[in-house]
Parts: sequence; C-alpha cells; structure tokens
Amino acid sequence: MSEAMERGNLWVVSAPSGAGKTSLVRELVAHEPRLSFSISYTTRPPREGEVNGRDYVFVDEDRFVAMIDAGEFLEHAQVFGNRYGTARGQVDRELAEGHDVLLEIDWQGARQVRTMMPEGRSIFVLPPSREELERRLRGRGTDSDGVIERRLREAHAELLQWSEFDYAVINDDFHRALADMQRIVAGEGSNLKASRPAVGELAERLLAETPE
Ligand SMILES: Nc1ncnc2c1ncn2[C@@H]1O[C@H](COP(=O)(O)OP(=O)(O)OP(=O)(O)O)[C@@H](O)[C@H]1O
Ligand SMILES: Nc1nc2c(ncn2[C@@H]2O[C@H](COP(=O)(O)O)[C@@H](O)[C@H]2O)c(=O)[nH]1
Repeated sequence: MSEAMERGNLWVVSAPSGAGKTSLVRELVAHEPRLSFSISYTTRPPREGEVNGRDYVFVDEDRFVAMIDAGEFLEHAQVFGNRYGTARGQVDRELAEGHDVLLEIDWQGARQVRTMMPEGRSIFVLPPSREELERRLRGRGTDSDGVIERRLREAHAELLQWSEFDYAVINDDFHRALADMQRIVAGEGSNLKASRPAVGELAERLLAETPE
C-alpha cells in the first residue's frame, strides 16, 4: 500500500520595496532544495537583466485581466501602478507534490492568501532604517527617481501590516538575516510573539520615519 504524499508548506514573504526580500529569497531558495519559488505574473515592464519566466512572467494588461476572469490567480493586486499575481495552478501542483512553496508578494496579496490558505506561514522583512531603505532602492539602480519616491511613500502602508505576519526578519546584516530565514523555514525560528518587542520598536520607528 502506498503512503499518502504529505502536502508541502506554503510560505509568504513580504516587505517594503527595497528591504531586500528578493535578494534573501533567491539565496534561501538556492540553499533549500525542498523550497520552490513561485514566479509571479506582472504587467510591469521587465528591468534590464530580468528574464521572462525566471524573474516574472511578463504579460500585458489584457492577458492579466483574462487570467483574473478565468480565476487563474490565487491572489493578485495593484502594486506601485502595475498588476502582480500568483498563478494558482503551479502553487497547487507543487504543494500537492510535497514541495514547500514560497511566494514573494505584497501585503495585499499576503492578506488574500491568509484568508484562503490559513495554514500558510508568513515572514515580514524589515530594513534597519528608512535611510538605508532609500539607499538600497537608489543603489539598486533599477528605478527612476519618481518610481523610487512612490515606493518609499508606499512603504508606510506595507509597514503597517508587520504584526499580521507569523515571523519577522530584520535585514541589517544580509547573512544574519538569511540565517534567520533558514531557521524559520526549517521550523526552528522564533515566531513574532517571541521577537515582538525588538521588532515592534523598529517597526514603530520605521513608520514614524516613512510618512503616509
Ligand atoms: N542586508 C543588505 N545590506 C545591504 N544591501 C542589501 C541588503 N539586502 C539587500 N540589499 C540590496 O538592496 C537592494 C534591494 O534589494 P531587493 O531588490 O532584494 O529588495 P526587494 O525588497 O526585493 O525590493 P522590491 O520589492 O522592489 O523588489 C539590492 O541592490 C540588494 O542587493
Ligand atoms: N500581490 C502580489 N505582489 C507581488 C507579486 N509579485 C511581486 N509582488 C510585489 O510587488 C512589489 C514590486 O515588485 P518589483 O519586482 O516591481 O520590485 C514587491 O513589493 C513585491 O512583493 C505577486 O505575485 N503578487
């Protein structure tokens, strides 16, 4: 008699733009063979160096709306003036095959996933300061000043959600943050209840530094 395959775990990672979640998640997935990264769909134009099907599936507005109408998204949202969404089929398949799946999505998507898949676990990544967040966005060199300013403005709305997540990681030192994420996905991390005082203090400071 064959044993029933154990379903994989769903992980959601969110953070203000520029906090470093993509960099952390890429490293995490590279070191964790059990974990697969869900490639999102977006209407945002590709940045230099981004590859269709690796970084995102880049689609136009009509295709995105057709996918919404066909119920193909697990979650989707308008973020910084573009649409982003997670295709349901791939995630369901991976989980059914026993793989853990990681979604890197904004707070609106995280909220939708929390409602539909409450068994999922979520991680919020915080930058060490607003100044460092801006330095990282500018240093990345991928966005115009206008886009960077919009992302910094909208950091406030993202930061307001920190306490809705199960875990928080402060991305000050990259390797320490990566090690924290590795512990969390291995089931050995301290949840937010345990790390709440330090994280709460930083989150409040960041909220004060990033006006609405
Ligand atoms: N701990 C760190 N220290 C210094 N720089 C970092 C650190 N983590 C990430 N970075 C850098 O900060 C920049 C932003 O990182 P990244 O693109 O991963 O952010 P993000 O949160 O995914 O942003 P977005 O939501 O816009 O995609 C990158 O240039 C990255 O190399
Ligand atoms: N709700 C969703 N948000 C997503 C998804 N994929 C990415 N994102 C978020 O968008 C912003 C901007 O990303 P960028 O690549 O343009 O810098 C970032 O905060 C992501 O978390 C998704 O499928 N759904």
